[in-house]
Order: sequence, then C-alpha cells, then structure tokens
Amino acid sequence: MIADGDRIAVGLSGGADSLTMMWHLTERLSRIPIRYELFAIYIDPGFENGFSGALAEYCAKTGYTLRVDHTDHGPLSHSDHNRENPCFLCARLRRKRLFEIADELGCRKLAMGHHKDDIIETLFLNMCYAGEISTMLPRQSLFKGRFTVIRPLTHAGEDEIRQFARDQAFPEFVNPCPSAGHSKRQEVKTLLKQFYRTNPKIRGNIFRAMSHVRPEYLLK
Ligand SMILES: Nc1ncnc2c1ncn2[C@@H]1O[C@H](COP(=O)(O)OP(=O)(O)OP(=O)(O)O)[C@@H](O)[C@H]1O
Repeated sequence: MIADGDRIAVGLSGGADSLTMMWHLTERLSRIPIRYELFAIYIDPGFENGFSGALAEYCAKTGYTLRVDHTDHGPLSHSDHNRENPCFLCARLRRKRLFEIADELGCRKLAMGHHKDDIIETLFLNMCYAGEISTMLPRQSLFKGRFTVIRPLTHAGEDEIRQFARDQAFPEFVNPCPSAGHSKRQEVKTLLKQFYRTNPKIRGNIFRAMSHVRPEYLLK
C-alpha cells in the first residue's frame, strides 16, 4: 500500500476516521524502516459556520502539513441548480479537487479514511442504487495508473475507530452540512445495524463474502 519515498495526499475531513488515519500514518513513521511524506488536504465545502480555521490550528499544533481548499461545493450541491442528490454531487466535486490538489503537490497516492463499515455499506448502496455488485478497494489504481487511492483503515471497524478517537481525545469538528446524517448511506447504515443485532456474525460474514465471490453462482 505504501512504499519508500511516497508522497501521500491524505483526505482529512476533520471526522474521527480521517483523524485516526492521519494519526496512524504519522505514528508508524517513527518505527518502520521506510520514509514517506504526508500532505493533509481539507476541501472546505463552503458552508457558514465551517471549521477550517479550527482544523488548521489543530494541524499546526500537531505538526501535520495541511492544505485547505475553500470551495462552494456545499451550497452549490444544495441549490436549485443541482438536480442530483446533493451528497452525490458534493462528493464528486470533492474527489475531483482532491485529485487536482494531490497532483499539484506531486502526490501519486491519495489516502482516504474509509473503513470496514463504509466498504460494507458501499456494497449495499451499489447493489440498491447502481444495480451492481461492487465496493471500494483497499488499494485502487485510477487514471491509467497515474494515481492510487489507498484506504489504510479497510480492516478497522467504525466502532473501534470511534473508541480510538475518544481515547486520543481528538477534537470534534461539527459538520455544518444540512444533509449530514440524512444520506442514503445513513439509511443503509441504520438498516445494517438492525440486521447485525439479529446475529453478531453477519457483519464479519458480509465483509468476508466480498473476497469470497463465486461467479459461477451469479446470474450471467
Ligand atoms: N471535506 C473533505 N476534505 C478532504 N477529505 C475528505 C473530505 N470529506 C471526506 N474526505 C475523505 O473521504 C473519506 C470518507 O468520507 P466520509 O464522507 O465518509 O467522511 P466523514 O464521515 O465526513 O469523515 P471521516 O471519514 O474522517 O470520519 C474521509 O475519511 C476523508 O479521507
């Protein structure tokens, strides 16, 4: 996933997941034989009451290199000009900016804080809303190999990450987005949580099933 000499752009949203990822990517540098450089990027969606100043202060204090990109993605996605789902457009614009800035910074790798539960939810989102069986990969080569997206938290569960963030007393940056907590992903998350309560093995089994595909038992 990470090689000696890599320059890695890190999508830092200010949430527990990406703060945990940044912490781990930084901490392991002190005990492994390879070197890499980290460049955190925050795409500010441009809502009032944003937290980019507080995040920049936290990063400066912690010793993280942060680039803040001020955009109007949030208001634009919620405006009458947009006929798509606001989260869909906002996420698409954000991804585009992340790659553009990573490129400017000379980074060929972009680390994202998606975790095990995000990957399971994406499988269900893609089945329900895109009609396909697919999810996000731990390591994904894009644009003919020009960039690689890495997801170092692939095997960490959301609950473990939340606990780690509490133990480390990470600051909580409040997301000013009016759609926060009302996305399709949130609906799938709620349904899956109900499902998991019926049998504690379901979550692990779904995750394992994604690397145990039997194409001969799928429809052609
Ligand atoms: N505004 C942003 N700026 C930079 N990177 C972002 C931003 N929003 C999301 N990301 C990246 O995409 C990943 C997944 O996004 P998602 O919307 O699930 O994040 P979140 O739940 O808001 O925050 P987190 O995943 O950090 O807890 C994040 O972990 C982060 O790496």
